[in-house]
Amino acid sequence: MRKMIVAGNWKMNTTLPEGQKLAEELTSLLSNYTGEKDIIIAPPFTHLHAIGNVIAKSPIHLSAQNCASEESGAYTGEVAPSMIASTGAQYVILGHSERREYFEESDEILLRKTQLTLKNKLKPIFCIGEQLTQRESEQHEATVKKQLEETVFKLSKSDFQQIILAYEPVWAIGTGKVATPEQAQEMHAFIRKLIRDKFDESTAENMSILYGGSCKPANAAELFGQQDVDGGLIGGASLKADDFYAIINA
Ligand SMILES: O=C(CO)COP(=O)(O)O
Repeated sequence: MRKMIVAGNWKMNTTLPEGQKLAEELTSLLSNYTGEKDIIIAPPFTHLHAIGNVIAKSPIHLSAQNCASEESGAYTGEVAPSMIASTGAQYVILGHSERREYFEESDEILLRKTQLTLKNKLKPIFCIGEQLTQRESEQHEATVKKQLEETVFKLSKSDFQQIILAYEPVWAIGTGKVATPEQAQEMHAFIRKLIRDKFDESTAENMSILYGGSCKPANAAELFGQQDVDGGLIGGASLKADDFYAIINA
């Protein structure tokens, strides 16, 4: 059975004290959590170690938002997967549309980061999704297919089975314009079919595919209720403990 997962991508928000406070609030809300969903938060790099301590006895797991494409050495300002792993984090978000767009991360770089992440026993949360113009010109399926083929479909089956996928239509990120549950379901089912065709039935059935883009307490239950939607990657609403908690319980 595949896992339901709710992951909070804090992006470039919160100072360290603010982040610690948010993690404390969340830990306290989740003190009696008995739900089935895996819960992940992805604070900025600078907060990972300290927040790891805050959530140590909670059901919350820790993720980074990015990593370097090299193991170590003269790469000023970069953070290696081994460093992330040493903070106690277990996941790394890769391929987010903001990284692809603003930092020009190519599929080639993303595949490299994915492989290094896996080598360091971290799980990639790998993002894919089309832009508005691509959806309007009916290229959304072709776009997502190509993103998969150029990156994680090049992994071995056993490596691919370690990842989590997140479908994030770029037009829904931070815009308040959420995909309808039908649009999300259609794309998630399409992605699962591609996995089935590339690998096999059980790999497809066991893959958690998260939805991301303007997911809020008000729309989470309906999105998560779709057959092929296995939880969410939450941006803005993960910065408020109450909202994130409500999404976890959706
Ligand atoms: O990009 C996202 C998560 O990675 C989604 O962001 P919002 O939830 O703010 O739209």
